[in-house]
Amino acid sequence: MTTPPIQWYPGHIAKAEKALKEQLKLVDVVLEVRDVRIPLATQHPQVSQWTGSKTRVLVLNRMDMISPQVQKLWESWFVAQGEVPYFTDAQHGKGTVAVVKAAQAAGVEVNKKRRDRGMLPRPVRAVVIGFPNVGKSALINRLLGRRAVESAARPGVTRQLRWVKISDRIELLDAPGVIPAKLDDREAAIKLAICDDIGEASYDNQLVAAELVDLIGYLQDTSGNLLPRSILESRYGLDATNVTGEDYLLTLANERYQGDAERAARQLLNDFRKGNLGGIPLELPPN
Ligand SMILES: Nc1nc2c(ncn2[C@@H]2O[C@H](COP(=O)(O)OP(=O)(O)OP(=O)(O)O)[C@@H](O)[C@H]2O)c(=O)[nH]1
Repeated sequence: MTTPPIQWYPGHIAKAEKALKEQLKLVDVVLEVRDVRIPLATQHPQVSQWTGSKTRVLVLNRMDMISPQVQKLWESWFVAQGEVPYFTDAQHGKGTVAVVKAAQAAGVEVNKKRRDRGMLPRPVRAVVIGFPNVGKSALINRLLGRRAVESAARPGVTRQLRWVKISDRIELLDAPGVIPAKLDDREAAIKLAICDDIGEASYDNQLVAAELVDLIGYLQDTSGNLLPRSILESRYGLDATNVTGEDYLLTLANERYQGDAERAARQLLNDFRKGNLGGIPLELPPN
């Protein structure tokens, strides 16, 4: 039996799920953030069950890390699935106004129901959730901007949760809800590790970097052509055609890092994560 590529520290999943479910109980609207380089691998199969009938706003973050063509493909695909995706670059504050508007629109419905029950209107309550490192905190900071005002603390079950006002119409939980990664799907787990969207899990850098090289060979660009491995050649000066990811990593280690495969792996992963290899999506919409 092969060792699983990614391992969680014991107890992590149950703890993260419990905290997330407590946060979800308190809100009307859920802003679910995914990494646009891997919108499917950063989807948790149970999120829709956990959010129930609450409004979910789907945010695909890191739009600066894919091309506009790929963004269009994803947009059409999600719309065909009946979902409206909101693309953001939380690092630079792009696309966030539309996210606020979508959350506010949900508030109209919430207050209509309250009025029907003879209750006074109140600001809609929202929480930002998503896998580790997808940009939840950056999004929260962007949503708050300079208008951040602390409002009343309401007790959560395990700790005091603070609410901050985005506008007169929306309050946001100041702590994002972390979705524990599903790791039973090996391919998704590898992509999460490549993008560093994996939180406290441990993984083998060399295995993950070798998979990245292989993946770059398999991926198709928007016109159906394979993504050229020349992306790697232009970065490292080493021909990547007709070699396995593992062999490429070893060659890179020998040529550049005195045979240190761990350093070569870290370099490759860092370059991908920083966008030094260009805007490479690791997933495209399924046909
Ligand atoms: N290029 C780019 N970087 C981003 C974007 N959003 C966030 N980042 C960066 O990604 C890293 C992680 O962002 P965070 O906002 O801390 O992510 P998080 O989901 O809150 O992470 P956890 O606290 O680990 O769950 C930070 O270095 C951010 O600056 C984006 O849209 N584009």
